[in-house]
Amino acid sequence: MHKFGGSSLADVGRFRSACALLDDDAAAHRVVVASAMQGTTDALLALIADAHRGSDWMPAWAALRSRHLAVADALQPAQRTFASLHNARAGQAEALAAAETPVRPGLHEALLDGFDALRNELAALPADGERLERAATRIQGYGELWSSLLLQAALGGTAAGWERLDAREVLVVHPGEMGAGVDREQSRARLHAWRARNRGRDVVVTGFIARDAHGEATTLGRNGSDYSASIFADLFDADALTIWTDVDGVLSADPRLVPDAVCLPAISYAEACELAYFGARVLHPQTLAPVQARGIPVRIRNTLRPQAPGTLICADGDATPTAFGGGPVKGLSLVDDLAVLELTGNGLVGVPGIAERLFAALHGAGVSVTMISQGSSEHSICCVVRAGQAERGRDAIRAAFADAIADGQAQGVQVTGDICVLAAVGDGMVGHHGVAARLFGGLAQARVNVRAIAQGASERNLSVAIARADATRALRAAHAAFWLSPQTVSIGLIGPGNVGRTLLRQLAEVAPGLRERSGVDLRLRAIGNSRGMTLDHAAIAPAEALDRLGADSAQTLDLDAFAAHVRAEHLPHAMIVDCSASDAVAAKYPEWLAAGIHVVTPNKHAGSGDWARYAAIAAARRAGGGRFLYEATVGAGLPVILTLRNLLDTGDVLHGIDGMLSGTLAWLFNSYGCSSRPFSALVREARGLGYTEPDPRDDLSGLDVARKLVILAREAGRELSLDDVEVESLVPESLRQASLDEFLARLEELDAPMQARLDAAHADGCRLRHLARLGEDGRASVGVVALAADHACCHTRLTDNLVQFRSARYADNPLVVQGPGAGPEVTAAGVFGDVLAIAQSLGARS
Ligand SMILES: NC(=O)C1=CN([C@@H]2O[C@H](COP(=O)(O)OP(=O)(O)OC[C@H]3O[C@@H](n4cnc5c(N)ncnc54)[C@H](O)[C@@H]3O)[C@@H](O)[C@H]2O)C=CC1
Ligand SMILES: N[C@@H](CC=O)C(=O)O
Repeated sequence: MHKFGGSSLADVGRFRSACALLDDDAAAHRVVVASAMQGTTDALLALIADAHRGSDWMPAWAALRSRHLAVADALQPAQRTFASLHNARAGQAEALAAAETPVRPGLHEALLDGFDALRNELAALPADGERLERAATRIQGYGELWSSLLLQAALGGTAAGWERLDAREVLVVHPGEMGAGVDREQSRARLHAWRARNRGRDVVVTGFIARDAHGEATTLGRNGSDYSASIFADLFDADALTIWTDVDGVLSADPRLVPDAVCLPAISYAEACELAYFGARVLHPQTLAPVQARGIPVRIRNTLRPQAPGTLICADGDATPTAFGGGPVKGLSLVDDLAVLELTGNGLVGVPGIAERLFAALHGAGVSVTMISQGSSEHSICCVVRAGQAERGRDAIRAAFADAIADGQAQGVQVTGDICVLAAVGDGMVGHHGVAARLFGGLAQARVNVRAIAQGASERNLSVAIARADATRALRAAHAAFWLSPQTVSIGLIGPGNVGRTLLRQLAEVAPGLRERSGVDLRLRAIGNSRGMTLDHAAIAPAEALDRLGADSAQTLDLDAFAAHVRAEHLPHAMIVDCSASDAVAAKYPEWLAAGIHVVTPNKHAGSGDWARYAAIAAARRAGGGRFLYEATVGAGLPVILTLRNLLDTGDVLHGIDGMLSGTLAWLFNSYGCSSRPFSALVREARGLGYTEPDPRDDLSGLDVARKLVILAREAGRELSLDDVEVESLVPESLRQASLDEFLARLEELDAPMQARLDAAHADGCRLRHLARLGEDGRASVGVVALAADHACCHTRLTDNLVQFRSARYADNPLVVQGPGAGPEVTAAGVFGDVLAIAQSLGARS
């Protein structure tokens, strides 16, 4: 059994695709239920309305007819076109005679007959009453009559073994308060008789329409074609039902609101019913009862992507949820346009029959109740109803409790409009702890206030009423809470230069395995540099990020827009990794941290810059905003700040810090004098190797080392600023104000003074080293010194930093951290380490 929805029969291309899909089904007998072509039922309703109010409906009628006949023409090109046939019917025999191909007018005749009948019905539409209602019901069903004719023809008609069944011949239904009920026995008997008359192998059936007990045409209600398919699956004793539509299956949430919504491989009938009722519009709520009773499996599939497996709906659903696959929750749904009705009263407590009186009043007023909630105090009882019925409901409750309100026993009925109901649905929720915690945790993180809560004892559905304005945020937060790893981080990278580019490469190599290994799911969604930015709702592959940024010249970097994008509602955490050396970017950290965005950076400006900004960052961290890690600012990938923090956090008292804090200067002085190469050549090489700051004068002037010393001093609780550091610069006065290009062009001016210093040191049997020192007295200084050859700092290699912490515990012999202190690889690794430290701290979930 197959069913094609209107979107799957929208035009001739879709009809052909439907035929191809049916051809792929090797079953001995195929039955296909056809909905009306997309938009047809709406068009018919509009025609009824126009005809009823006396407006001119002919143009719309003609347009609808042309649309159907155009499909017929396209499906049967060998036939006379609609125009010639229509002219022939209009009496222009010569047009018919002029046609060269023989006329096989079955399909076109049937369509034209149908449209003539519709025109006659519209022209004679009764003004009101039962006759109008009956005519309107009849008219609504024309779309399925026409689409089934077209589908049968597209499939090759009776010649190819395809019969067409007008469901009004066999399907007998009666109206009920809960929708159309099927007279199964009569319908089976009528179908049996029909099959005896029609011996074709396969059948096209009209969806949506049926007959009532008096043989009058009726419908199964809006979107009733799914229900038709389910009923006929039962009547034809089908092995399986495939519902073809325009989505991949039943999704975990509305994909228009939740970009990360996933297609559910399998759900149970009960879950499907809950999701259908609560807004997952793939299925009509009533659809499943007939197939569920017979245990017939249903598969939802996409006509546009038939290779996708779709969603299987069966008795057991999918009992094996994958990691972060929603856990026991299968879907989230959102019902919009609701209102909360609340009856409050001191006199309600402990009085039997209050609920009965309230709901009887709503029943009497024809108000449907979506959700019910009452606190155990019994002081108030509330329910959620459709917004359009809220006032009617309130008046009915007021009338029912008029005596209690007059006596002051009930305080009255309050209506709160603009409400949505968000529901988490899943069989596995039964007896599973932590589902509510996850839902409410997600909502709390998104700062969504919950107005009312309901969970039935079946535990299959946990519903919350929330303000409409919070709906999308709430749905995204709830989806993230169930479907994403709690360590999913939306990342924005600023400054893909030497370090940032290397970080991208390291991410590309490592990140894919992280999710499986540890649940850490790093999603690069934004990248920006001084020239522009690229933002993507999906993750940007790190290996492609630079090309994407290069190709995306349209957007200049807007740090606010960048941060807003990174802080996506549908992802649990956000982080900005700043690999620039920009003070303007660092100026944004307090704001970002306060907004809950984590910041990781090797940029030293925030840690060593303006004290007020540093204090604002510290305040935002303390206030529980985002986390701020900047380990790579000192010693690149070495654990320098971490070591200092560990000393202090465990109660040690810092006496002082000294050592080599510049990788560039370490490399320069390790290399200088070992060959005849002048100092300037070595500086150029260090820059080429990515050791120096973007402007090497920051290294040579001692500013970079001073920054590091300030960062360490501040970590140790000292209010030190750059101005407090005594700095000896290696940059001659004449080059300090020059442009970077001019400075690089005149680098040789450094050579003579440096050679003189080197010669003097060597003459004393010493080596030149660049040292930083923070004394117990708070004095801070950086500069080049001549050290005896056996000094520890003279036994370093390449870019080695050597940091000595002298403390109460390490008084006699300092704690030493030593190793490479510059270069893109080790610095990016230090940054990556901070990113992981934050992501891993975000907490695993049961
Ligand atoms: N290279 C190294 O060994 C180490 C570097 N660092 C720090 O890492 C940072 C990056 O260093 P490198 O990658 O070597 O520098 P780089 O000059 O190669 O890269 C800097 C990047 O920042 C971007 N940028 C500059 N100004 C910007 C702005 N206003 N807004 C947005 N983007 C901007 C540039 O377009 C470039 O992509 C610096 O803060 C540096 O102090 C820290 C430790 C070691
Ligand atoms: N230019 C810096 C890089 C690390 O901070 C250095 O050489 O140490």
